[in-house]
Amino acid sequence: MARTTAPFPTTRLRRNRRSPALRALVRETVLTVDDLIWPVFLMEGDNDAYDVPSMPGVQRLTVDRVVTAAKEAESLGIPAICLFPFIEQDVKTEDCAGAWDPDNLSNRATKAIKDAVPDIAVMTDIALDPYNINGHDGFVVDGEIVNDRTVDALVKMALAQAEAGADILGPSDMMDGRIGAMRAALEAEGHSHVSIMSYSAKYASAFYGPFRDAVGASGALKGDKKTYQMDPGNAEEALRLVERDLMEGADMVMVKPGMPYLDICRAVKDRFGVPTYAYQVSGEYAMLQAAAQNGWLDGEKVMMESLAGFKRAGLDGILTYFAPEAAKILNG
Ligand SMILES: NCc1[nH]cc(CCC(=O)O)c1CC(=O)O
Repeated sequence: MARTTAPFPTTRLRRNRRSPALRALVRETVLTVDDLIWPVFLMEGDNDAYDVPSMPGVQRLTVDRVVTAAKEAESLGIPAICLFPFIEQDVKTEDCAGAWDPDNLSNRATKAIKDAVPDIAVMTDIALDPYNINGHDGFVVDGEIVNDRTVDALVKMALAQAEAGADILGPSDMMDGRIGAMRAALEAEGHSHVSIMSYSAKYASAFYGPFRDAVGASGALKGDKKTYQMDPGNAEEALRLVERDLMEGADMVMVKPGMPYLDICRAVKDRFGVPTYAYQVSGEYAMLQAAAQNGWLDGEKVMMESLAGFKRAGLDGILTYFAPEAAKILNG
């Protein structure tokens, strides 16, 4: 693109910033409710909710309450809701069998939402960590997180979620080969219409701390996830992972976390031009909320500015715990 900026004072770039009307005319990117995916936490029980202490404003919800939340999301125009189950420590196992149980909490919530609010898209999470006594996304054998056996289990999990009615499957496990294995199984089992949004470039990040509290994985996790999640120093590798997942059948790709990795978001979108999303993760949410609660930042303004940043970076959408609050503001 040729840049034609004449010297001062012929060009005064402030001219276009002079009024709200002029700023609106020249704005390059805008956030809309269509860009929002709302992650929610599930728990067992009836008509109950539990405040997640490290995520002010976020609650774990029982299935009936999540149906109400989905109705609210739909009425706000939010296109998708993403489910994460909280599993009690004493029902976690080493074989993670709960993960592919057709009647597990996540699958029951998917069915209930699709029955009551069929038009909202339901996204699910594929990884073993909520069910794993070791807190890892894969099976642990002799201290190692094994890949191929984990992929077999993730495929079973994917099929159970597709059967329950999930619209978008979100593999967040970072095992190798899982997208191709899931895509083949979905095709073979009559779920060819189900989308996969791969957590392709998922970094081994300290920003996931509050999420692990929310799903009850903090106490369970032994060690860290560095042998499968990405090293924060790497960018080229992110592009290789995205390319690999697209070749294996991912319909959409994700970068995670969001704000510290906007360079990766931009690079992925520029290189591949496919539907690309970021996850503004629990720690990003927690730090903005904590500063707002202390009166150190204007919570509403930093929320909207942080979300606008994802659009400017080229993204098609954002998974954010702010979704309902942001939607209310966007809807005026
Ligand atoms: N597979 C688990 C998973 N899926 C989404 C998140 C993090 C989301 C957040 O922090 O908001 C994590 C945590 C992790 O990898 O430990």
